Amino acid sequence: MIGTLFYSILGIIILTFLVLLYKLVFYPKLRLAAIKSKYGDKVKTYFYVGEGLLAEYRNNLLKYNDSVYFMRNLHQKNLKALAFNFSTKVCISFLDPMLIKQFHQNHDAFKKVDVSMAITYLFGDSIIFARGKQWQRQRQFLGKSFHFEEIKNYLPQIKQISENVFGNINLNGSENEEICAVQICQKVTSEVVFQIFFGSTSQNLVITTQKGHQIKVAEELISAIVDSMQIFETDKIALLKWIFLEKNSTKYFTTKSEKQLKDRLIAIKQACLNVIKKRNDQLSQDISLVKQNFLDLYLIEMITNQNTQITYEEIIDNYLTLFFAGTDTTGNMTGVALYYLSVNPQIQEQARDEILQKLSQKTASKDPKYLFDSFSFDDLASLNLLNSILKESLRLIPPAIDVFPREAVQDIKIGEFEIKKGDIVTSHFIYNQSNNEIFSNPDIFDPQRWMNGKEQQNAYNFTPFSLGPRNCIGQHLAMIEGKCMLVYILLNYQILPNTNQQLIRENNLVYGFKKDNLIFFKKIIL
Ligand code: HEM
Repeated sequence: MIGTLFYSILGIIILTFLVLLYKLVFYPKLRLAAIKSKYGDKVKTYFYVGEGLLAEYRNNLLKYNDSVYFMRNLHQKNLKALAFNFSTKVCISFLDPMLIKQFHQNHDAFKKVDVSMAITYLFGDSIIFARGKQWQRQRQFLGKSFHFEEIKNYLPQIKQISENVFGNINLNGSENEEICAVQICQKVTSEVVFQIFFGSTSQNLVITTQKGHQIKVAEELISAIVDSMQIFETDKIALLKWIFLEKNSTKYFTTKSEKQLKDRLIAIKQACLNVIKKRNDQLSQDISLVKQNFLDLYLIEMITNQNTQITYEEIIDNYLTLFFAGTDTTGNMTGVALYYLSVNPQIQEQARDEILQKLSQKTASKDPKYLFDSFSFDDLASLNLLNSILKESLRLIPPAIDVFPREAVQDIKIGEFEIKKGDIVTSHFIYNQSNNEIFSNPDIFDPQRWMNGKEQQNAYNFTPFSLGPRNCIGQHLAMIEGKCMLVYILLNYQILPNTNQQLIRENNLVYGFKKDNLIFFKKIIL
C-alpha cells in the first residue's frame, strides 16, 4: 500500500517535471529553431528558460547600464523581427516599420495578454483590454473627452497643479538639493489624471493598508501592480500554477500572497466605487451640479441617456487604466527632457528664450508668476523648440519601448511572417528610433532634427505613442502636460546636471532612469 502510494507520488513528480521541461524548454526551443531556419537573418532569436527577453534586459542593465543596449546596437540591413520565448510560449517582435504598421492595423487578430493578476483584475473591463464592439464603444466614448478641443479646457488645472508642485520645491536655501526629475513630474501627472477624471483633488481618496497605514489610492495602485509583477520571485507555488493554468491560476489553490494581493486590489476598487456612488447620488438628485470631468460625463450618460452598457466596474477600470497609462509615462517623458536640458545648457537657454519671446508679447512683467499666468493654450502650438525637445526625449528614452504583448486569436500572416494562433506578438519601437540609417547620430540629443526636416521622417519610424486604431488615446494630454511643466520650470529655474549620479536606463514598468536624482534646480531671476 505504502509502496503504491510512493510510486504514485513519484510518478506524478516525474510527470510534472517532464511537462515542465517540455513547456519551458523543448517546445519554445524547437519553435525558435524552426523560426530561425525559416527566416534566416531576417530574425534574431533569444532563449532564456522561463524569462525570455527579460533576462537579456537584466544582463544589459548589469553590463552596460542600459536594459536595451543590445537593441540600440542590433541594426542590420535584413533584420525584420526578434523571436524569443515568452514564459512557455514564443513571441515575435516586429522591428521593420512596414511590418509594425501591418501588425497594428490588424489589431482584431490579437488580444492583449494577461501578464499578472493585478493587471487583469484592475483593468479587465477597461478600454485597454476590451476588444471588438466593446472596445469601439469605449474608444468612441473616451475619445470625445480626449479630443484636442476638449483637452485644452483642462490647461488651467494643469497649470495650477504644476505651480503647486514645482512652486513648492524646498531648495532649503541651497542649490545642492538633488531633484528626482521623473518623480517630481509624476506628482503632477498623477494629480492631473485624478482631477480630470474625478473633478476633485486626490487628497481625499485614501485607503488603509493591511499594515494600518493611510495611503493615497493612486500610490497603493502602483505599489500593488509592482508587487503583483514580482510575486513569482517569492511565491514559487504561484509560479508553478501560472505555468500550467496561466490567467486561471489564481482560481485554484490560492496561496497566502495571492490572497493578500487580491485583498489589496479589492480595497482599491472599493475606494473608487464609494466615490462614484456618492457622485451618482448627488447628480441623480440635482443634474445641474454636473461639471467637466470624466466621471460626470460617464454618470450623465448613465442617468440622462439611460445608457445601460456602461457599468460602475467599467468606470472604475477606466480610471485605473488612465492613471496607470498616463502617470508614469508622461512623468518619464518630462523628467527625461529635464535631464537632457540639464546636460545641454545651450538648448536649455534657447528653449527659455523661445518661451520668453512668446510670453513677453502678452505681459510687460518680468515676474515668472505673471509670465506663467499669461501662458495660454494658443502658445502651446507655437513653442516649436519645446515640442521638439519632448519628441527628442521620447525618441531617445521612450517610456514604452514596445507594446503590451498580444496573443494571436487566429493564424495570421504579417508580411512573410506566419503567426500561429496562440503565439505572442509585439513590436519594439526603440529599434527604429535608435537606427542610424533613420536618425543620424542617433545617440545625440538633437531637438533640431525635428525642426528643419533634416531627416525624412516616416510615420512608422517614430511611434512612441504606438500607431493604428489602438494608438495612445492620451497623447495630446501628455504633450500638453509635458509642455506646461517645462514652461513653468524654465521660467523659474535653471536646470543643472547632478554629475555625481550615473545615467542608468532600466526597463521596468516603463523604460527610464534607475536612479532619478539627476538634476539640480537653481532659482533664476529673469
Ligand atoms: C508620454 C506619455 C505616454 C506614452 C509614451 C504613451 C504610450 C502609449 C502606448 C505605446 C500605447 C499602446 C499600448 C499598446 O497598444 O499596448 C498607449 C495606449 C494607451 N494610452 Fe498612452 N501613453 C502616454 C500617455 C498617456 C496618457 C496621458 C493617457 C491618459 C491619461 C494614456 C492612455 C492610454 C490608453 C487608454 C491607451 C489604450 C488605448 C486603446 O487600447 O484603445 N496614455 N499609450
